[in-house]
Amino acid sequence: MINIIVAGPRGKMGSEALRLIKQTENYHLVGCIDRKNEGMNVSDLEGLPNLDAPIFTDAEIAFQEAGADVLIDLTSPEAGYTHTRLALENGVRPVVGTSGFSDEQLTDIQRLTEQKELGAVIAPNFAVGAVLMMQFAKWAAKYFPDVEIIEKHHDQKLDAPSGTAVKTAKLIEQVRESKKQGHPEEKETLAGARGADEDGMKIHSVRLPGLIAHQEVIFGGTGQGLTIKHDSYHRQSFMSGVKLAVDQVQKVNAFVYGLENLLE
Ligand SMILES: NC(=O)C1=CN([C@@H]2O[C@H](COP(=O)(O)OP(=O)(O)OC[C@H]3O[C@@H](n4cnc5c(N)ncnc54)[C@H](OP(=O)(O)O)[C@@H]3O)[C@@H](O)[C@H]2O)C=CC1
Ligand SMILES: O=C(O)C1=N[C@H](C(=O)O)C[C@H](O)C1
Repeated sequence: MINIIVAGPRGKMGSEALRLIKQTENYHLVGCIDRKNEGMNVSDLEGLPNLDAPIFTDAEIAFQEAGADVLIDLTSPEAGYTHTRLALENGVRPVVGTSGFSDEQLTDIQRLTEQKELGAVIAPNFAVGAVLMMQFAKWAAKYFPDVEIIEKHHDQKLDAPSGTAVKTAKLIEQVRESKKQGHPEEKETLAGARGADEDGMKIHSVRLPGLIAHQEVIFGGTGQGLTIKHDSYHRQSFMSGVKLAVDQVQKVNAFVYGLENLLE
């Protein structure tokens, strides 16, 4: 049995994670971290799966009292960072889907994971198709160093660029020589027209109602182009990855950044 605490249970992803827990035989929800509904039970909340687990607004008390093995965090960058640190401090292994952490925060979590000799998984994208899209993009960048990333998400998303776009750029940087793309003298007549800059690569973030999570990695070469594209049409697309991470975080004593490190 894996005892799980979920942070962000009322959210779009958190509620999907509760459904995953309910339908998985050896998963047991022992609590939720929410910023509302102190003292209530998950089963009291409308629209959520009928699971019997207390809600805590104080994350530290949740980790001390709930008896969790694993934290699934699907909140905001600020809350996710605090929850992840508190989990590790209290011997709970974090599985984090929350995006928007800085490099310094990731390094700090890695250091704490190693110091505590625990496992921790931070995955910018839990959808297997998105993981493959990132790996294919890394491969293609060896041959096509001119690349732009367009990520498209629903308009409730807090962070831009997306965690997936940042991870994609970092993977590409591992194989692509640093290069400033476009005309050396190009000028934006409207600020932001060329998008965000990561090592000379451009990242463009689209936010529109109706979208879920989509990314295109566009490569241009002499007389040819290559586009690698992934779409999540439903948040269920992320759940097999969440399950893999929950199962594996129990077995590793290491900091894992990216689901590709857990796929066979
Ligand atoms: N790795 C992956 O595959 C995926 C990652 N994500 C990431 O997961 C995160 C959540 O996404 P999503 O579910 O769409 O977002 P939602 O806004 O739907 O849900 C976030 C939840 O977190 C809660 N929350 C925010 N701050 C706190 C806090 N301080 N303490 C406790 N709870 C808090 C919110 O509460 P309230 O309702 O009160 O605001 C809300 O219920 C984002 O960072 C997103 O980028 C999303 C999809 C896939
Ligand atoms: O906020 C979202 O929805 C998503 N966030 C993650 C990200 O920032 O990449 C993963 C996925 O794109 C959905």
